Amino acid sequence: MEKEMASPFKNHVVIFPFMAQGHILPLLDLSKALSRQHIKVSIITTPGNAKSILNYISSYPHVYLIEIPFPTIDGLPKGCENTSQLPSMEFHLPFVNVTKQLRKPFQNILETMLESQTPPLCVISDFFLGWTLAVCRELGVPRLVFHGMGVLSMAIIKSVWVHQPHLKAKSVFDPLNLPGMKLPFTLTSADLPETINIQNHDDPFSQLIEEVGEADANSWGVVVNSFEELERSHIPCFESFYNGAKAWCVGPLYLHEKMEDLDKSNSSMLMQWLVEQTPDSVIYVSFGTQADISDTQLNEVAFGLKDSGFPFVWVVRSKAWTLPVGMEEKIKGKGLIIKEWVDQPKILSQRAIGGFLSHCGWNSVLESVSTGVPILAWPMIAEQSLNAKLIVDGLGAGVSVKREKKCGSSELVIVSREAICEGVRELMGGEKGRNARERAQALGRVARGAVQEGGSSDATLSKMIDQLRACQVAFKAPF
Ligand SMILES: O=c1ccn([C@@H]2O[C@H](COP(=O)(O)OP(=O)(O)O[C@H]3O[C@H](CO)[C@@H](O)[C@H](O)[C@H]3O)[C@@H](O)[C@H]2O)c(=O)[nH]1
Repeated sequence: MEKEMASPFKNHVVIFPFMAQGHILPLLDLSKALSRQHIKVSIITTPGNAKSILNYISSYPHVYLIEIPFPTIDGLPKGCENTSQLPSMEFHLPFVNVTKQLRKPFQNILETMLESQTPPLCVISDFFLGWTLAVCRELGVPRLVFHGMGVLSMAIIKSVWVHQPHLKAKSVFDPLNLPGMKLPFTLTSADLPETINIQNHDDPFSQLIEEVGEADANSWGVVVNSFEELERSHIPCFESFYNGAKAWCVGPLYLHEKMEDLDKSNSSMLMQWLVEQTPDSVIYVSFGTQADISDTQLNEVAFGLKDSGFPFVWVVRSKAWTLPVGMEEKIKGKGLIIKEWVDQPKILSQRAIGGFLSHCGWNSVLESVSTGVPILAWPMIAEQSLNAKLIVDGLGAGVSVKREKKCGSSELVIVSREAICEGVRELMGGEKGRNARERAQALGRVARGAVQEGGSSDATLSKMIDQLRACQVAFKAPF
């Protein structure tokens, strides 16, 4: 890397995201927030992820991209460098494990940076890239970890991992007691993510969790995409699982700067349609970038949305799936199905949007809350069930889709068209939906305030940088 002749930057931060959209996007928003404070940001990624990242950061003068080749994985075609391209979640573990081969190039990059005029203040690394801690320690650079999840879900996951209360429960519907935690809802084994709801820690995924958890606990700090007003009471418990690291709540990150419109043509057609709709009348539907959803399930969603009678915008990931025969005609003018990347926060901020049928990925939850849009919660994988409980039972800003309870199975239970239709009607037209909308709107005001100058997240971000600067100056970072 070239040495800078005269550095215009106050400082330099290195960001290394895990190659999954839900993990990359909030870190790009963090990069923008840092760049506005005249901090140089170097984002490390692989060529297959570079193009879409460049689209987001190109207008930011202080944000740079450094590419390192992605190693090949047996069974996957070359060029598969993002979890959204994996043929199934079965490949997730091999995908995470193969990133360990990026250690040497990462080390080379950091070594070169340390010789430059703007040596990095810190590395902000995704938690899946646990191996970055050893490199950072060796080179004396503080490592901050980023999970992409909220405080409460992370605290629950860590507590269940350590205390294993589900193994003592008499049934999967017994309330679980987590020491030192005041949960805003009743938690049972049936609510736990399948990756932690296990009998022992011997399987390969658990071993990975142990490994990255160790690096996590020994990091300098944790950057959290949340805001204090939302999760303040759970922060002490969450921090208790670290060896002195502080949780820095600096979100909702996307609100630090509005994301650019990636697909203007598609988007403007969509925006045009949305402008013509009655306020709060349209339900937005999206299930994130990870969950595999069968065609049978997609068909049920299509029927459920149509039967509800409410207009909808539905972003579908599966390119191969097509609407059931005859459906296109029936939803004409009432429902838009989009198979391309959209600017979700922009859609959610339209006055026409009155609800969000969501899988409750944390980014979607934050985006919905921040725009005052109540959620029809349909958690699918990962920690989404915990986010859904927080939104519906903890914050009262959503209602749940009725689902069969399941436990210990990686298979998604099919949710019927009737359940979807009923849920949409409740959220968009029912009493519970009205209350949830009021709660969401109140939360939205607080979320937006958090990132404004002097707000909790804005102040926390400045404080975090100040402390890192102090560490660098004193040359005695505690890691
Ligand atoms: O067409 C699209 C589709 C998605 N998005 C954005 O993509 C992100 C998706 O993130 P999220 O809602 O969190 O869903 P996933 O990508 O599925 O999230 C994964 O990562 C999250 C953060 O760690 C976890 O909370 C989830 O459980 C995990 O599935 C959001 O910012 C969306 O706005 C768009 O902007 N346009």
